[in-house]
Amino acid sequence: MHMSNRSFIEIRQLSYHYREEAVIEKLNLDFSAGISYGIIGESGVGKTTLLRLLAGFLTPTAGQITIEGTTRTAPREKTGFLFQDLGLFPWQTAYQAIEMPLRLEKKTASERKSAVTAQLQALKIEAIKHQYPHQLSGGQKQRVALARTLITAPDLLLMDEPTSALDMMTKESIQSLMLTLQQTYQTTMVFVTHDIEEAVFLAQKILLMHQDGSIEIIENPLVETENKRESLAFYQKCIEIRQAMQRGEQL
Ligand SMILES: Nc1ncnc2c1ncn2[C@@H]1O[C@H](COP(=O)(O)OP(=O)(O)OP(=O)(O)O)[C@@H](O)[C@H]1O
Repeated sequence: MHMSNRSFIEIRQLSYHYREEAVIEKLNLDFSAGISYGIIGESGVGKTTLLRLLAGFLTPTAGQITIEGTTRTAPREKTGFLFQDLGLFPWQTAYQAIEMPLRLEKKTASERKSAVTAQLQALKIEAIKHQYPHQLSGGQKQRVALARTLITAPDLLLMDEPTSALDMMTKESIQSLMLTLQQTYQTTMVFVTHDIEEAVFLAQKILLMHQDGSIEIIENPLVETENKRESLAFYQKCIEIRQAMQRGEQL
């Protein structure tokens, strides 16, 4: 077997049915290591279902998902999750939440301390380390949850609408942070979003999911652009103008 020829994630003949409703039918898809993928598509097409299958939270009705050569039957240790319900416990401070995965891994006190300190710095949340979730803003909670996910250095990061609950400014800062993290650590990232701009900003490949569960892969031409936001604003304007013209409006 030539491991080097394999994709990081291979989806083969994957089907998923909720009772009689077929959401995904015989899907074949490959994900390469170190690339970020943004899944977009209309409501109800099965984006979250696909993400939950990748996470190992759902078992395929048929077919398989292979990650690093191992066919998955359960969640995988090196996969990090950031799902909408951030899963922060009300009784844990930011510091305790970020430290928790290291306790589970039986790291020593000094290993935990240096790793948590570095993570607090990387996500710029040192100032709030002793606060509880109810004392934090949405963006701060998102950072804490992200820090807790990243502390185990996942090689695959799955996120379901990571910024949908955030206001514009916080959204942009979290998106920039994610882009930096992805570029620094080359983490394979798969996220679902309703926000096309977010997909274009964060994803190198955009996976457009259709009603029949099939997926179209769109390469992001903006990936190497330096001033991404500026060029996005330009593209956004073009789209708005085209839509206005289609509606027959005066410009
Ligand atoms: N637990 C469930 N039991 C039964 N049907 C479900 C369940 N979860 C989702 N579905 C159905 O499966 C289909 C796909 O749902 P899914 O949440 O994956 O779509 P989505 O593309 O993520 O939607 P949205 O963009 O609205 O979040 C929908 O028709 C939904 O009603």
